[in-house]
Amino acid sequence: MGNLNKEIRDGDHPDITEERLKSTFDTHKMAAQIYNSQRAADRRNEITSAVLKIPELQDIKPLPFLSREEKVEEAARKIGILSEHLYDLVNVNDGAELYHLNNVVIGGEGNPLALHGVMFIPVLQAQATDEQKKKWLYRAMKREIIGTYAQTEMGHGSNLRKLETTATYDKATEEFVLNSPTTTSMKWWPGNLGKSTNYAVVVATLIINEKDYGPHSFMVQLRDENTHKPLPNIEVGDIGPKMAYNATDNGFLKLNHLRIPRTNMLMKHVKVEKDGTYIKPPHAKMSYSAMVHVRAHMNNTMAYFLASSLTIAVRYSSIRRQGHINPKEPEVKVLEYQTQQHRLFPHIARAYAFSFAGAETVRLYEKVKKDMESGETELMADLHALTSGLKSVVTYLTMQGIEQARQSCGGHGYSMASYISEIYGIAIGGCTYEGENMVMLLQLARYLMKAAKAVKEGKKVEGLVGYLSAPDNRHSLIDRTPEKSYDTYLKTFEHIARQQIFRAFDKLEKMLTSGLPHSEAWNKCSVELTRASRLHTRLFIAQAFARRVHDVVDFHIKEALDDLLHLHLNYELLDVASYALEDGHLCGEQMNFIRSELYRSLGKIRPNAVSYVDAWELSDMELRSVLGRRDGHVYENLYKWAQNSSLNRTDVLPVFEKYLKPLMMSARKNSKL
Ligand SMILES: CCCCCCCCCCCCCCCCCC(=O)SCCNC(=O)CCNC(=O)[C@H](O)C(C)(C)COP(=O)(O)OP(=O)(O)OC[C@H]1O[C@@H](n2cnc3c(N)ncnc32)[C@H](O)[C@@H]1OP(=O)(O)O
Ligand SMILES: Cc1cc2nc3c(=O)[nH]c(=O)nc-3n(C[C@H](O)[C@H](O)[C@H](O)COP(=O)(O)OP(=O)(O)OC[C@H]3O[C@@H](n4cnc5c(N)ncnc54)[C@H](O)[C@@H]3O)c2cc1C
Repeated sequence: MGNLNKEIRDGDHPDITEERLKSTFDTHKMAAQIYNSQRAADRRNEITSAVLKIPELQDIKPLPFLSREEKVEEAARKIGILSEHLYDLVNVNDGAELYHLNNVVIGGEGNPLALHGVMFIPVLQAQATDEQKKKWLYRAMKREIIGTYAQTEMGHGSNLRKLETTATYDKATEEFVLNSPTTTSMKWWPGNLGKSTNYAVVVATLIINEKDYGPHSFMVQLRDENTHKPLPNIEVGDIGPKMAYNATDNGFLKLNHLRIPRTNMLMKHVKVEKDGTYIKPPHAKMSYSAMVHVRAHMNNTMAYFLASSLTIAVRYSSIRRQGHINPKEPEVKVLEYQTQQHRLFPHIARAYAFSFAGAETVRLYEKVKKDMESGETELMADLHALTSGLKSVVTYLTMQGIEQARQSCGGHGYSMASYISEIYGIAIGGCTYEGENMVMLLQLARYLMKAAKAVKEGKKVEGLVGYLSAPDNRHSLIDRTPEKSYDTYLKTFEHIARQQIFRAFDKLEKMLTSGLPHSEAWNKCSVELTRASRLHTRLFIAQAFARRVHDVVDFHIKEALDDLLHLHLNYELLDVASYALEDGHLCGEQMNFIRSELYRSLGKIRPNAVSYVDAWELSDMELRSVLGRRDGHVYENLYKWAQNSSLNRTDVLPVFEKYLKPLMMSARKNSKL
């Protein structure tokens, strides 16, 4: 039998090889769990190997040394080369393969086609009529045109009902007149809008006969297809540098009474007829489909960002030696410290949990998408509730995990050589885009409050909120039953979420009966409401993790995932335990038990730590991190990496003659006086 950890190679740093030799499971089989099939895991590695053979697809130099202009150019250069090789490298109908190819070749900082693939094509697929698809979708898929999704404005992003861009129907000419009447009505933020795209789906408030019909989607050509010059009545540009994600030209757009044909409104579900008659869609929020598409996939992208940071931190922690546990022995790997394990391992468990919850979400999303094709909308509310909660909780916890990974690398974590700060910057955009986290938690809260009301009225609720009408134990059975089962933990999470949902509900009801208008009462309860949404979502994540472990057949993989799940349940429960202590559901003795199980789990995970992150099979090319190198040879490569600094091109910088020398000379002169 070969090595279970598939990353072992001759010449690697002995400290990292020592870790890999301890693996109790086959890392490539574990990759099949993470990427949902052995075939998908194989394909990732095949794509990476093929990319490595194409010299023009390699980074010209480490990305942190590029200026913003160079980053934009480098991403565009690679997109051009990729287009030549695309059909040889991936199945272009497989989103996961395309996403992987992007991560390996270009990375997370963006590229000119980012929004084209992530939102422009999906919105056309979901909302364009067959005729419109012929006109734009097929051209978009062949990349004859490049588009984006332009919804957010300088003044409004969260509250779509108040978008100021108007699309006023002119019956006489059968056109819509698109207009940005104020500075704040300018589209502001859409990815690739600034310089790359020549088309956009613009979301504007539809006005017919002076009546406001709310946000609708319109296809707008922004630039000439040959010269790429902005078309008349269109002002478009880049919004400037951002915290990260700077290879992407997030842009602004001002429309000055721009006329577009009536048939440019995306009309698969909703229609404006020639005479201005408005025909409603089967569900009022069908036009929000592009946002739901991204939200449904965000768990997996966040899991990926988190796993990337942890791969870097855990590998580095296995070669970094500092300090002693036993003074008579050599310095230890920092991974031996319990604090380091506590800092990193629970986040490894979360990355797996997000990936498993993500797979379930994408399955539900695919079902709803298919249903919507035939006008069936029953599950849209469930999907919206689920994705709203997950998008908020997962992005927030990912942010925490990446920052812990950075800190766990000490000083070198702060260097761009770790690349963790870039991953952090890219990932935390997710707390804001596709719905600011608080706003989306409050969307889930609406759904939870409806369910709570139904239960209070004696109705039975099912599905995602089924636990609200299920029997509850007054006291948690953790450490109170002979057999150790996850059910006791999951029941405790259920209890906590249920209590908080009803606490928020009761508070809201009390305010409403006291005569407060609904929106005011809602605002006064909103912190409690967001707490309810978080607890409900964290329950779902834990359940999804447990469901996956339950379904795994391979003994060694099941055992390794079981260890991670055990850690996850104890760590997460400690994090929210105050809710269960408050009403005596958990007692101090049980808290001691949970804590000791957590510490035991850390010890159990320790020998497999490097293998758990290796199982994500993230190549050096896609990690772009000196600290996270697969071979563990960090120090000599840190030194090599620093040679790229433009400050090192000469021994003496011009600033010396210009500023530092005069400063020192004058100081010396003064001290002689
Ligand atoms: C493999 C493929 C790879 C893919 C990878 C993808 C990931 C890649 C990531 C890396 C790339 C990064 C790209 C970044 C892209 C960012 C793009 C954007 O931000 S774009 C810009 C993103 N911008 C935002 O996200 C803006 C956020 N804001 C909004 O979405 C809306 O304003 C709102 C939802 C907050 C309110 O809407 P409003 O109309 O005022 O509605 P009310 O509140 O009055 O509620 C009324 C009822 O409607 C219900 N309902 C609502 N929505 C839905 C739905 N979707 N459905 C069903 N129902 C829905 C609601 O529950 C309620 O029901 P009830 O209680 O009455 O029964
Ligand atoms: C990296 C990145 C990429 C983006 N890409 C795109 C894109 O491609 N296309 C596009 O159209 N847009 C894009 N956006 C814009 C993004 O979708 C919005 O910024 C986002 O939806 C948040 O809206 P906002 O900026 O209006 O925030 P605001 O709503 O102004 O948020 C400010 C604060 O107000 C709070 N708040 C607002 N409303 C409420 C409420 N009802 N209840 C309680 N609190 C509230 C929020 O919680 C937050 O704390 C992108 C943004 C980023 C950062």
